[in-house]
Amino acid sequence: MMGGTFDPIHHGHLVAASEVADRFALDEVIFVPTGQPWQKGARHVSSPEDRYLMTVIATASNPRFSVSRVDIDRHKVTYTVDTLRDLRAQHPDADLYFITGADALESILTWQDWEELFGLAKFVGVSRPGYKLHTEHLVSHLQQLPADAVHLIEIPALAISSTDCRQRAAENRPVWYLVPDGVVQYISKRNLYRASGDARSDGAVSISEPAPTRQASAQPPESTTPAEPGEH
Ligand SMILES: Nc1ncnc2c1ncn2[C@@H]1O[C@H](COP(=O)(O)OP(=O)(O)OP(=O)(O)O)[C@@H](O)[C@H]1O
Ligand SMILES: O=C(O)c1ccc[n+]([C@@H]2O[C@H](COP(=O)([O-])O)[C@@H](O)[C@H]2O)c1
Repeated sequence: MMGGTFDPIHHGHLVAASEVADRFALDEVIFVPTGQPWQKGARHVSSPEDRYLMTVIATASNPRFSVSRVDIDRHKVTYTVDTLRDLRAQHPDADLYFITGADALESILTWQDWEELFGLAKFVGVSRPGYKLHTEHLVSHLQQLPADAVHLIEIPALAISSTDCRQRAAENRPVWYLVPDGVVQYISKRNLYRASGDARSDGAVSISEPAPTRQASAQPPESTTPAEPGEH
């Protein structure tokens, strides 16, 4: 499984999931959008339903990818220990792997009940541009765990972050090819990441990101061809 805020989901997430599925011969990767992430600082997070739908859109074409609502439907602050317990209950016979990027892995020792996590699933930490996979602090802690509790693997480097995608959408710069086409269209349709957006009627609150300079930039729904990169 791969947990994330996915605001929005991007190709860095999808490549990480695909690579880990291949390396560990996983039958399935379940993407689990967070309900209420507690370590995302004070920034605005889009509504769980928007993040869930973008995750569904991004993963729909892959028969081995699916999306779980366990964290969203819990209606509480999201802790991975709860995610793993819920998924363990739903898949009692499965070997669970939790996929996480190097940045999230760096902070894993601050997660709720972190000592319990490694008994509930194996963890796979993937490389991410700008973050060290083997920090001294982490490695010294991980050494105390069973040998196969955490695997650290290098994956193709994609310097994409949701933060940059949001910033781009807010400034009417392109997110084409950083996120799947359907997600580009969804961001535009729902007017996400824009201070003056109308997508705020669902519990999401105001944002502290730059105000938009122009209107949304995706192709109209009837178009089948994404615009050229230079246009958006
Ligand atoms: N480009 C990437 N390469 C590898 N792993 C990634 C990449 N982007 C995100 N991840 C990992 O995916 C998981 C979910 O990430 P998240 O939804 O927070 O995306 P993000 O791009 O880090 O978001 P934000 O910029 O809003 O903090 C985390 O474990 C994170 O480390
Ligand atoms: O369990 C925790 O305390 C905890 C704290 C921070 C992040 N996580 C999980 O780490 C995953 C990536 O989180 P994020 O916030 O980087 O998108 C996601 O599944 C979160 O639920 C979990």
